Amino acid sequence: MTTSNTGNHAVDPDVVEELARLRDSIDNIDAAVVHMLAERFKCTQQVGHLKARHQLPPADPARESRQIARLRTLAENAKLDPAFAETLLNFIIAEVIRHHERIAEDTGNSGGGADGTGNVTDTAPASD
Ligand SMILES: O=C(O)C(=O)C[C@]1(C(=O)O)C=C[C@@H](O)C=C1
Repeated sequence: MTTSNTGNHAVDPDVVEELARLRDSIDNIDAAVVHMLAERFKCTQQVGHLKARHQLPPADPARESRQIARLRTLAENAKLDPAFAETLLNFIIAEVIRHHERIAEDTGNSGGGADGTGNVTDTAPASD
């Protein structure tokens, strides 16, 4: 459903047109973000299976630190708030780790410590 949010006054048609043009671009960008995220999750699903097969921990904090440092620099160069970029990446990675943990559970490998890093001693499952 479309709703108009113009209040009670008539809006200049040029403004309506410019708003529509900008919203078209926003819709395209949102679609690209969704498609890129879907591709990223396809990759991370494969990483999750690889890690589960080889008893690797779901999370890799050292890798995450490198990703965050890199993304913050990219964000700064792109004039995007680096703190926002970091929060977004952490949000995505938290979801990936949840998927990895689920895959490990389903594969019969709980993958190490409760924080998913494998830093806590845990008994490795006897898979073979
Ligand atoms: O690179 C990995 O090891 C992954 O599991 C992928 C990924 C990511 O989403 O980028 C997720 C979890 C890890 O802690 C680090 C990175």
